[in-house]
Amino acid sequence: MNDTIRIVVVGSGYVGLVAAVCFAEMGHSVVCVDNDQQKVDALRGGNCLIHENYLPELLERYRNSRVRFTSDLAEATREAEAIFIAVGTPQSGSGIADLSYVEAVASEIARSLTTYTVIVEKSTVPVYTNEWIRKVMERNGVSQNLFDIVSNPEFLREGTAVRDFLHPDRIVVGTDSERAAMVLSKIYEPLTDGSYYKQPDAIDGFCTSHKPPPLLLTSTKSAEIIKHASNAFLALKISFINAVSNLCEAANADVEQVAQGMGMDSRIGPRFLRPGIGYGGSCFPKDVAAFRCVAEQLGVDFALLSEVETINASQKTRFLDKVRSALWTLRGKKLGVLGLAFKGGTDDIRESPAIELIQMLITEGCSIQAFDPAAMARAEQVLLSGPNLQYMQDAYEAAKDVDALLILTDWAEFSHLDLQRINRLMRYPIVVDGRNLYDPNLMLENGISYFSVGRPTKHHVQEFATVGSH
Ligand SMILES: NC(=O)C1=CN([C@@H]2O[C@H](COP(=O)(O)OP(=O)(O)OC[C@H]3O[C@@H](n4cnc5c(N)ncnc54)[C@H](O)[C@@H]3O)[C@@H](O)[C@H]2O)C=CC1
Ligand SMILES: O=C(O)[C@H]1O[C@H](OP(=O)(O)OP(=O)(O)OC[C@H]2O[C@@H](n3ccc(=O)[nH]c3=O)[C@H](O)[C@@H]2O)[C@H](O)[C@@H](O)[C@@H]1O
Repeated sequence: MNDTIRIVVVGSGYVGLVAAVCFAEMGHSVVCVDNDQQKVDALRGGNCLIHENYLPELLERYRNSRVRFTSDLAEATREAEAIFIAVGTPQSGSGIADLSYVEAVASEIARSLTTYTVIVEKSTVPVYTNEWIRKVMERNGVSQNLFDIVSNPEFLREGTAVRDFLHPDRIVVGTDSERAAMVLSKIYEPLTDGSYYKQPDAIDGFCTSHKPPPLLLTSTKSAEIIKHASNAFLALKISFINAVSNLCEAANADVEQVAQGMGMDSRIGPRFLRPGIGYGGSCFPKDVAAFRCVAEQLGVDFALLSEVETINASQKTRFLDKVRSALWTLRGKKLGVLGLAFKGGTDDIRESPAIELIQMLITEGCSIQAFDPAAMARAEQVLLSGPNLQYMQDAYEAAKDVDALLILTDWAEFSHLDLQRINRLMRYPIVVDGRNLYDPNLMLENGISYFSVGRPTKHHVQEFATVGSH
């Protein structure tokens, strides 16, 4: 039987909420704190507010037992053995991470600490943040032996967040204190000793061959850098394959074959080599920018990161050019758009390339019929519906009477549409796919002129000639 630790998680956004219910699932007693009272009320009522597999079930299982929601951080702090700070660290104008939310939480913790507590950075923060938190504690008169600071970065992905949290590739614990390392080891023990996976109702625990994740102990600063470097490296991989896809287009080669061939090398690996319209989301863009700023501040030339950002931005304009060249001109065109979320499986539209492209297309004079399986409610708060933008009930309604259909998010359900039906519904059977969800030959067989990313153009040349007579 593993020890139960009293944990406080500050922030009930994607990471905070997932961490809270997963810690409960691991047997701990959790208080989840948010200063947004509406969120706290919704969570208490069992409404988890975000689209995430397993989250509703876990929230329902624990919200009246092992997880409590409150807006009172001071009261929660007094009971805690470990406090995980999981508030936002957004990008400020210059690219630097805005740490004001972290600072506000640290100050509030400092005013309430009465017994030894481990303060854990779960938010993604720049190197040296641990030292700033320590300074906040000291300035508020907190004795050094009342706290330790740990960096325990989170590597979950939206859409698979619960599974990622409970089945991580590794758990990184960065601290310069043995006592704090011991507390973190106890917290993660159900995963690292494999006992969680043997429970009959464990999430994806059926896989008996599952190897428990290693816990990597590092210095605090190394752990802070591990998180930024990991996200930047993944973004680099995406920008790299996007640059290769441009080269493939120029050479009339197939980037899917190239990525497959590269990915078979175990040193490269197949993941994060999907070309498209550029990475988005609340993390890669801001974390690459923040890491670039960290390098600048430390006097290190890391121009590679700027290049990753440049390629990413140009991938969207290249896609816009692709739509333009498929349609000749854009003004007055009616376009169907499949996907608003920054990737499939989530309702998150933060820094979504799909949203940016829709804005660009509306500026160019297009009108849009958009559909997303989960992100429409959030999108409507940013892009108001009006004469240039309508939200539709499903993919087929979005395709009705349009000059072209654009695929902007890699939702699984967009990859097996009834193509005959789509063809009949559209004014012109043109699909511009920013996610390479289809085999070009299948589109050809269904009479659709198909444009995708980094693949040979022979598949649409013949069809294009017949478009006008459709
Ligand atoms: N979203 C993701 O997939 C991942 C995010 N991260 C990192 O985790 C951190 C949090 O990200 P998200 O969960 O996406 O952010 P979020 O914006 O969804 O949630 C942050 C929450 O903190 C609350 N909050 C802000 N100030 C507070 C305060 N003083 N007291 C109590 N609550 C407060 C907000 O009301 C909000 O509910 C960021 O640093 C992010 O880079 C890391 C891994 C994955
Ligand atoms: O720090 C974070 O917040 C998280 O950021 C990413 O997770 P997430 O943003 O949820 O989503 P990803 O699956 O990484 O996708 C990010 C973006 O890259 C795009 N992408 C991803 C993979 C790929 O091969 N090609 C590609 O264009 C996606 O469409 C999406 O726009 C990382 O994968 C997580 O490990 C990390 O914890």
